[in-house]
Amino acid sequence: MGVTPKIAPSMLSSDFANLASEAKRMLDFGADWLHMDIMDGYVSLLSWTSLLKDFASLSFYFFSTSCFSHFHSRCFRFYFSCLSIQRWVLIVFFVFVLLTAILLWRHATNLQDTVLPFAENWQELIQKIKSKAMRPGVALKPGTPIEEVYPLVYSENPVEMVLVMTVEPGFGGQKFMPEMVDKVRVLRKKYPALDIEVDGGLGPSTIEMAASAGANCIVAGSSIFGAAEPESTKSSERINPSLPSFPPPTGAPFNFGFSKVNDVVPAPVPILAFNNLGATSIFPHPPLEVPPHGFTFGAGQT
Ligand SMILES: O=C(CO)[C@H](O)[C@H](O)COP(=O)(O)O
Repeated sequence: MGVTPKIAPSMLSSDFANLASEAKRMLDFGADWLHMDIMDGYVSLLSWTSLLKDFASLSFYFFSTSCFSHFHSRCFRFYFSCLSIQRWVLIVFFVFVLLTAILLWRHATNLQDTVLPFAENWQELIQKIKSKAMRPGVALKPGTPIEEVYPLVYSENPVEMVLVMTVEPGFGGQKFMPEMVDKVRVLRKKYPALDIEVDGGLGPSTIEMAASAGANCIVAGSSIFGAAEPESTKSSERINPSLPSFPPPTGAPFNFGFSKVNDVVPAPVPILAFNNLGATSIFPHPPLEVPPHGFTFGAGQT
């Protein structure tokens, strides 16, 4: 079955020092959504976030996303890879008021006892997400059988999207797991109208495989952000893998006044050679007008 997938660049692979301009660049390129991972290091593979656990997710990545709040909120999808997502629902709601986000959480069968509390009250959780004008979804880790998601899709209060992880969650740049495509195929056959997303290792050589199996949402990190000229993310231009290229970004990207190595238009403030004797301060200031004083160094007797 041919589907035209939506593309969601994974901001995990973006330049964190320029999150706002990276997000704008992707939206300008025609991205349908922006994919935001919030990881607590329990559900995902051990990665740098696991070292700082919840605090890293909360303090760094999550709040840095507040710089996106001037974009249209409908483009955001938050992807929680955390044990307890209940507590995040309200936070997302208040940080992005009137947001139409999709909340996804990863289904972690390998954590047994610790995950059980939230696995048991998933209906309540779906209700809570919907009551905050957001759309709930669920993600399957590679080791989770597809059958486990059926009760969540076929229920009175169903999830609205299933994300099939095509790598072990944790970090970008991993190799696509082709065996996960079967999950997509089975799911699409069973639920023709369901939003089915794939995430991990997606790029020009793998998108077609996932899309032809029935995935209609593609998350891609390194293949988009790592490209010299990110490929088109416009749905209408994405029917087959021979994707047209975008022109390079025009104009100066947002920055704090400093050029980046590949900037087409240099930023107004040149990068200074700080290790040169003659280097001046990066903070321009008028010459100090301090009259000369005489100083006596050392302790004197009084
Ligand atoms: O969920 C993720 C990591 O857990 C990322 O969104 C995903 O890996 C995308 O990165 P890439 O396209 O580079 O594989």
